[in-house]
Amino acid sequence: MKKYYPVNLDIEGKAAAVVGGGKVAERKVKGLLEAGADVTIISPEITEGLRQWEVQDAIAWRKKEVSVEDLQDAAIVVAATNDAQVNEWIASIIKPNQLVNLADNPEDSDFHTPSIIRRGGLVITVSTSGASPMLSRKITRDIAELYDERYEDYLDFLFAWRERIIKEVKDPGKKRKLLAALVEQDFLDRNDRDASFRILYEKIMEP
Ligand SMILES: C[C@@]1(CC(=O)O)c2cc3[nH]c(cc4nc(cc5[nH]c(cc(n2)[C@H]1CCC(=O)O)[C@@](C)(CC(=O)O)[C@@H]5CCC(=O)O)C(CC(=O)O)=C4CCC(=O)O)c(CCC(=O)O)c3CC(=O)O
Ligand SMILES: NC(=O)C1=CN([C@@H]2O[C@H](COP(=O)(O)OP(=O)(O)OC[C@H]3O[C@@H](n4cnc5c(N)ncnc54)[C@H](O)[C@@H]3O)[C@@H](O)[C@H]2O)C=CC1
Repeated sequence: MKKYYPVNLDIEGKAAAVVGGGKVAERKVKGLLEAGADVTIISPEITEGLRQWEVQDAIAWRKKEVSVEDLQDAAIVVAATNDAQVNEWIASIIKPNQLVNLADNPEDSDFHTPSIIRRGGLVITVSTSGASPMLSRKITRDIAELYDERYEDYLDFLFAWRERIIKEVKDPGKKRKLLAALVEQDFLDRNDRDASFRILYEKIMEP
């Protein structure tokens, strides 16, 4: 099996072309919109969900079969038609600096979309390198119970304090100690997180 390189891409404002307008295209568009991409759908027909986004101006729709010009300016291309030959043709005309995802062909895709859990800034993704998308979904559902909604504002708490520690604490030993103390579980469930961490902070910072 191939080894993939996992990253979290910033695609805000980047052009994404999604070819096909079925349920798979709709799922890929949802993920692209969540990340702020500039999405264009190319398909003679689209689902009701995609149509809603088009009406709201959240995506653009070219009501046609795909051709070369539709893909030229896209940083990311998703080929999600139900015609394997069309998807394969898309892979063959893509430029080396474009990234393509083929909904029916893991081997020839430049990237796969993992199964995702988002808790504010916490993003947990699972991939099976194409072996079993259903297993990815099962695993994220199991993990989702462990890393539940509480993590959303917990992440804000960690982010704010980490920024402050990095800015204010010059002593490397104290900095490490504070950053390690921050992630100790008991802050997750405390209502008085900030107040209790502040006490610890001041104690560690004592000369
Ligand atoms: C390689 C990859 C490329 C990509 O799409 O990026 C790919 C490829 C294919 N999927 C197929 C089928 C299904 N995919 C799903 C669901 C998901 N598929 C997703 C990702 C990926 N799917 C990438 C690998 C990720 C990995 O390895 O983990 C998820 C995780 C994320 C997402 O789609 O964004 C999302 C779950 C999201 C969630 O709920 O968390 C379901 C279930 C359903 O739809 O309910 C089925 C039907 C059941 C079955 O077939 O297993 C087929 C056969 C098509 C056919 O029959 O023709 C192919 C092609 C092939 O395998 O050749
Ligand atoms: N990667 C994944 O997660 C999954 C992938 N699949 C694969 O994804 C593909 C699409 O699945 P669905 O969305 O369920 O299919 P669908 O049949 O609902 O939608 C296909 C869409 O492609 C459009 N289309 C067909 N030819 C076109 C062309 N030449 N140019 C532009 N658009 C064109 C159709 O108008 C339709 O909107 C299938 O090939 C299936 O094998 C299926 C399930 C999950």
